Amino acid sequence: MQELTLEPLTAKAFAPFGTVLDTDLAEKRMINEGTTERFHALATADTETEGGRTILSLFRGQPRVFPYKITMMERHPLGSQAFFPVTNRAWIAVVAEDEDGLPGPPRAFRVPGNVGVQYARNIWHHPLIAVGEPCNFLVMDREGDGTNLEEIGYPAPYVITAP
Ligand SMILES: NC(=O)N[C@@H](O)C(=O)O
Ligand code: NI
Repeated sequence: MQELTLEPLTAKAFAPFGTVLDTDLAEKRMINEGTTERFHALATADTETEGGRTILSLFRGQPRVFPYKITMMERHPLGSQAFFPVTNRAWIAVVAEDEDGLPGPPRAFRVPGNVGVQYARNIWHHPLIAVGEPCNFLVMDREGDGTNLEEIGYPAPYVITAP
């Protein structure tokens, strides 16, 4: 079993997999007569393949138990999927490059509790990994016809020893 090292999340490191949703990186607009900061367009949803539409949901993730084994990955061929934490708790995003239709070795990123990510359409990722306590996330992804979930198991598990 190969141990995964938690990498710090940067927009550059995550670029092959999607977008980092970070207010510090966003265009900030003062609106509502200066009473509100608008962190504009953190991400653009990609959900219209095969007539899909964008929805916003709330996920309440139960904390994973560590050491945590990464035994599978999934991807959504028809749409992107964005997670933004509502509970200000650091969490973990695990992604992988595609290798001839299968997930390559995973990369695990430590995500601050006030930062989100959007997995681009058809990007291998692990389902939500909440840490420490039940955590709420706003999730923007696709609703529509067609098969938008592909899951593949790894021949041998990887492990994240500690968050
Ligand atoms: N199943 C579901 O809606 N969630 C997963 O896609 C996930 O990435 O957590
Ligand atoms: Ni997913």
